[in-house]
Order: sequence, then C-alpha cells, then structure tokens
Amino acid sequence: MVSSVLRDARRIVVKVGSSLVTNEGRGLDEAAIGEWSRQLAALVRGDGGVPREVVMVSSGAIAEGMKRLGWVARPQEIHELQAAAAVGQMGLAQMYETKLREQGMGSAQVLLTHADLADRERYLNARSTLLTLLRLGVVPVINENDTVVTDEIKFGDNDTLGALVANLVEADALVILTDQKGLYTADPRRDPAAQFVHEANAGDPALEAMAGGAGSSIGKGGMITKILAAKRAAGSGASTVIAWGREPDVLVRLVDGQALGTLLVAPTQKKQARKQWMADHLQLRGAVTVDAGAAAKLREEGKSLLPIGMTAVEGDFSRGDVIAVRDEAGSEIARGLANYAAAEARLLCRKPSSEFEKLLGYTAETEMVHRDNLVLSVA
Ligand SMILES: Nc1ncnc2c1ncn2[C@@H]1O[C@H](COP(=O)(O)OP(=O)(O)O)[C@@H](O)[C@H]1O
Ligand SMILES: N[C@@H](CCC(=O)OP(=O)(O)O)C(=O)O
Repeated sequence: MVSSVLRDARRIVVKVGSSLVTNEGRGLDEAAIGEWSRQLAALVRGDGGVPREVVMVSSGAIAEGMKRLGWVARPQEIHELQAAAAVGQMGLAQMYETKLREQGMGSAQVLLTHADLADRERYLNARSTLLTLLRLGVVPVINENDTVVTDEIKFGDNDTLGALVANLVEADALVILTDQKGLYTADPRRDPAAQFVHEANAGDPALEAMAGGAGSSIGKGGMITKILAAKRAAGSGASTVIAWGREPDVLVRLVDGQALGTLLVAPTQKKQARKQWMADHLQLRGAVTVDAGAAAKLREEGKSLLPIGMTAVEGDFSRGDVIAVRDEAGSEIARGLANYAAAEARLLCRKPSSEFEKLLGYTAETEMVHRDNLVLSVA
C-alpha cells in the first residue's frame, strides 16, 4: 500500500518517545539515535527525492539524567525529576549533535514549554527561530524546558509538544515514533486480541477509547496523548503517522510512500485549516486601507497585499497580528496576518519593495500580507 501523505510532505516534525530513545531505561540508545540521525540527514539532503525540512522533538532527558545520577527508580519528587532532566539534557543534546554532525548535519537545541507557545510574542519568536534554522538546513532538536514547568513533567508528555511544534512551523506531517508498530484497537500489552489500525481520521472520537492509559514506566503519556496530539496537529492541517521507531529505515520508507504504522489523516488541508483558524480565533488588532488597484488584485485575482497599494494604517498592531484590509469606502475586503508592525507599515505605505531597506534598515517580506495568510471577507 502506498500513502501519499508523507511522500508529499515537505516539512515534517518527528517525535521520538522516552520508551524508545532510552531503550527500556538503560540510558540513551546511541545506536538508535545514530540511525534516526542518518535518516534525518537523508531526508534533509533529499536523497532519491526532494529535500525535506525536519524538526526533531526528542524525549529522554529524565531517563539519561537518572542514569548519570545513578538513580534506579524514577523519583516521585517533582524537583528531583526536574534536576534529572537538567542533567540528562546535556547528554541528549550532545548525542544528537555528535550523530548529526557525523552525517554532515548542523543541529540546534531548542527547549520550549507549552506556555511559551501560548504567548503570542514568544510563539512568533520561536516560530521565526525555527523557520530560520530550517532555512539554514540545520535540524532543530526540541525538548520540553523541564526546569521551569511541573505540569508536563508530571504527565511526561512530549506528544503534545510535538503537535504544538507541528502547528508552530505549519508542518505537513507529524511522525510519532514509539515502541509499538502503531495504534491498536486496545493496548497490545494487555489485550493479545487487539487489532492493528492502519488508517483513521485524526480527531475521530472512537480512537480515544482504543488508547488505554500510559504504557511503560519510563515514558508516561501512552497512546492517548498521541491520539490527542494527532487531533491537535490536524488543527493546522498536518496528518500524523504513529510508527515503530526501530522499524528499519522507518523515516526513509515513510517519505518514500510506504504505508508503515498508523496514519491519522487531517480532515482539512493545511491552507484551509490556517484560513479557518484565522477566521475563527483571532482578534483584529488594526486595519490598512488600500487603493482601488490593490482592492481589485485581492478580490479578483487572490493576490498578496503589497505595501505600494496601501494608503492608510490604523491601530497599533505587531508583526503576526491579524489586521483587516479595507477599501477606500471603508468596506472590509479581507483579513490576514501582518508581516510588518503598524509603525513600519506607515512608513511603507505607497512604497515599492526596493525602498524597504532604506526605510526600515532591514529587508523582510515584500508583501504586507501574504496571500497564504489572507482570508477574503464575504461581501
Ligand atoms: N491502543 C493502543 N495501541 C498501541 N499502544 C497502546 C494502546 N493503548 C496503550 N498503549 C501503550 O502505549 C505505549 C506507548 O506509550 P509511551 O510508553 O508513553 O511511549 P512514548 O515514550 O513513545 O511516548 C505502548 O507501549 C502501549 O503499551
Ligand atoms: N521531557 C522529558 C519527558 C517527556 C516524556 O517522557 O514524554 P514521552 O516521550 O511523550 O513519554 C524528558 O525528556 O525526559
């Protein structure tokens, strides 16, 4: 069976769980991390196909920290878990750095919390950093910033973080590698009659019933967090594959179109999902008025809004905020994400892109609102 979801994906988030990266609790599995690094490098180079952008979300800090501290049992005390994560993260980052460098790849450590991604400014900063790293061909290796949070550490869930990162970078796909071949109709450790699920719709409520509680003692999230992560990733149009991380060449074969693991399909396309999200969730922070020429380009040709067509700017918005685009009569034409803050936009009104650097001191996008981030308003 061939699946086009991963074959067509250009930007992919790969999440590796604790149960896998630590090889049943015996510290980090160097050979496995070497294997994934080799495959990530092949994906980024585009061996035998097109180059992909990949972000790695990897657990393993607590397990590696426990080993380094000589602890056999997982501590109950939250601050001890945090301390173990801080110790272990050194080893985790070091191992990815070494293994990716051996493949000729640059890597970068990024530590995030869920709260970082709920804060608009931090969200935009994390997004810009990650997109810049991807443009530079560097593989970001992400984990939770366990020092500053306790909720996530209690639950031990990097699946949610993987989904949030997929939303953040607008990935086409999220690949969750774990210690099972994929999702079964019940926990295969407990129910030998459990059937394998090849494909389902992400967000189908029936899936949540199949995913019992947490699995191993090392990782704690279990399959339910993977199902919820797939639902969340689908919110920005990314489909999810849950697959066995020790399947030979798993990543390479997935992007080759082989149907490995469980595919949880996002019901809406990436572009549609983004537009829906903008239309539903965001508050207007300002507006720009455009001349008749720009209004026609937007309404009739679905083009991006360029500053040269703008005549006035209202409000005090920042880059990344949602603004309205109005015609000279004051009717709303569209809403979209501003590439420039209000103060910059005022300087750019009526100006061609060749003058942006002189006016702002730097060059960024040529559009005020890119067409991918623009939703036409219903007349
Ligand atoms: N329906 C299910 N299908 C597959 N695995 C399940 C299911 N329900 C629960 N599990 C358990 O979830 C475990 C994987 O979760 P977890 O140990 O948290 O992995 P990771 O560390 O990779 O996030 C499996 O080993 C399995 O026992
Ligand atoms: N961030 C922590 C724990 C995260 C965790 O265990 O998550 P998961 O792999 O989803 O079970 C770590 O690196 O050990």
